[in-house]
Amino acid sequence: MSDRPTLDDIRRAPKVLLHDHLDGGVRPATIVDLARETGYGDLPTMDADNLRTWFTEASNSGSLERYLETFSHTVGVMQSAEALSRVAYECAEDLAKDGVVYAEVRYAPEQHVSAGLTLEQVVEAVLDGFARGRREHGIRVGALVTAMRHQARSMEIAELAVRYRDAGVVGFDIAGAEAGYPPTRHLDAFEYLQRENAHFTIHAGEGFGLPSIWQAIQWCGADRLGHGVRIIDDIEVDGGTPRLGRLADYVRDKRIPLEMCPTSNIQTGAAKSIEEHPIGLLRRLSFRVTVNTDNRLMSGTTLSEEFAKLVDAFGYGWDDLQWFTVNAMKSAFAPFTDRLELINGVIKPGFAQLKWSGARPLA
Ligand SMILES: O=c1[nH]cnc2c1ncn2[C@@H]1O[C@H](CO)[C@@H](O)[C@H]1O
Ligand SMILES: [Zn+2]
Repeated sequence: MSDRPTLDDIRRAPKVLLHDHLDGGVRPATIVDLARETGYGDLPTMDADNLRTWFTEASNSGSLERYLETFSHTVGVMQSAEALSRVAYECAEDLAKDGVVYAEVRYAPEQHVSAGLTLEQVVEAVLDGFARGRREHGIRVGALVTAMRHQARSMEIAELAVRYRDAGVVGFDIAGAEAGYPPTRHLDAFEYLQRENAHFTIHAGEGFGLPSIWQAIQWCGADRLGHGVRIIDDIEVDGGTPRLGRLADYVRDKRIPLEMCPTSNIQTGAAKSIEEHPIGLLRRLSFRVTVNTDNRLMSGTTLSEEFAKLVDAFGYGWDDLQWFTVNAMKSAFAPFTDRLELINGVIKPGFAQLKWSGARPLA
């Protein structure tokens, strides 16, 4: 059996993606097209290839705040229903071509109303694009609506999540600069969602450390953590057996899913390199780790490429990749029966086939 998956093999594996930003994965050619159509004049270049390079280079600053600056260009061209539907459809298509079978894709509706759309029109346009993606490519994409943590619209966005929960919005999130904007700033929104039995994840432990993770879980009641890499600060690794502090213990005991995004973390300075990324230790300690892309455009990546980098850095084999994938499916906000159906009917058989098709005859 071949136990060193290649990038090509990984592309064929049925994968699950929980943390991917719609405005962080727009095709460069589409950004140029939309800029022309809408008269958006601020792009650094109108050449799609150069634009692709510009985004990845501009995102390598080592600071989350600087990393977030490039989003003004993608958000800038996503201000009409047509543009939003197109970007959502292309996102579903690109993920399907990468072998993703289930995805949760997030974006902040409040950032797409500057040309006059209502929040509802924004949500409906994106759902239309995802629905077309499912019809044409079979991929299931649920939307997560994000509130920007430095703004004050989280309650409205939480209400939007509840209003559209049966139409394809599977949950809620907060994103944006983390330092100075703790999760508790939006406590009313999280308490409302809990009363409504709704699901949410919180970007925490990326640009700021343990207090942010602690608030996200113990004050706000997050179902999952966006990134959560800094939970490593509560694990002592000097010498022999790693020692977990109370928060790290809690996260592991409660099986709180960590939506890890290795390449993005290196760009924002949350991790030094893939080899030193906390995912290696957290996987060994059996935290509920999942692997994600965050922003495919800014990070110049795909889910398969994130996995391939981890294979190179940590020597992971098919069993590890399947473990990450099943973790992700278990942690999804889709209904339990859908999750089971995908794990037993799609993921396990798909990985089994790949494991065995790599089998070589004994010499
Ligand atoms: O890694 C991240 N950390 C925090 N915020 C982010 C990250 N990636 C993207 N966004 C923010 O989320 C908004 C909605 O999708 C984006 O516009 C960006 O500002
Ligand atoms: Zn993110």
